[in-house]
Amino acid sequence: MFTGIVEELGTVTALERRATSAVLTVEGPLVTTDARHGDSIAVNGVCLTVTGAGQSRFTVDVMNQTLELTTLATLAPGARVNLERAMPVDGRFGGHVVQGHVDGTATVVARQPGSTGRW
Ligand SMILES: Cc1nc2c(=O)[nH]c(=O)nc-2n(C[C@H](O)[C@H](O)[C@H](O)CO)c1C
Repeated sequence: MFTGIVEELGTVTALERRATSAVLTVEGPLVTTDARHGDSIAVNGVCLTVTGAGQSRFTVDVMNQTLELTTLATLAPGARVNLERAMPVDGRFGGHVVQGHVDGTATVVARQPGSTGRW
């Protein structure tokens, strides 16, 4: 479970395609400080399971269904991604309840600068 509050901007270091999945490696110094195999990290809002972590990087296996329902397949080395660790049970609910189970993708049709910068 996540809150939707991004903790840091990570950098994709590799996306290796396999027959029915892909192995994604991301550099994220903050989210890897306590990351272990089996932990959940949201990458661009997509809940993924850490398969390995160390030296400020973590790796996840991205299944075909996830590749089809999200924009993760478009990532390339150097791409910046939003990262968030799963919410700790004793953590403050600063955002919303976010599962990280993405339903699908949409296309941005317009983007205008806001006048106040508030939300
Ligand atoms: C916990 C978790 N881990 C993974 C994972 O390691 N690899 C993967 O491909 N998918 C995982 N998922 C499911 C995805 O979050 C889900 O497929 C996408 O959000 C699209 O609905 C989940 C929920």
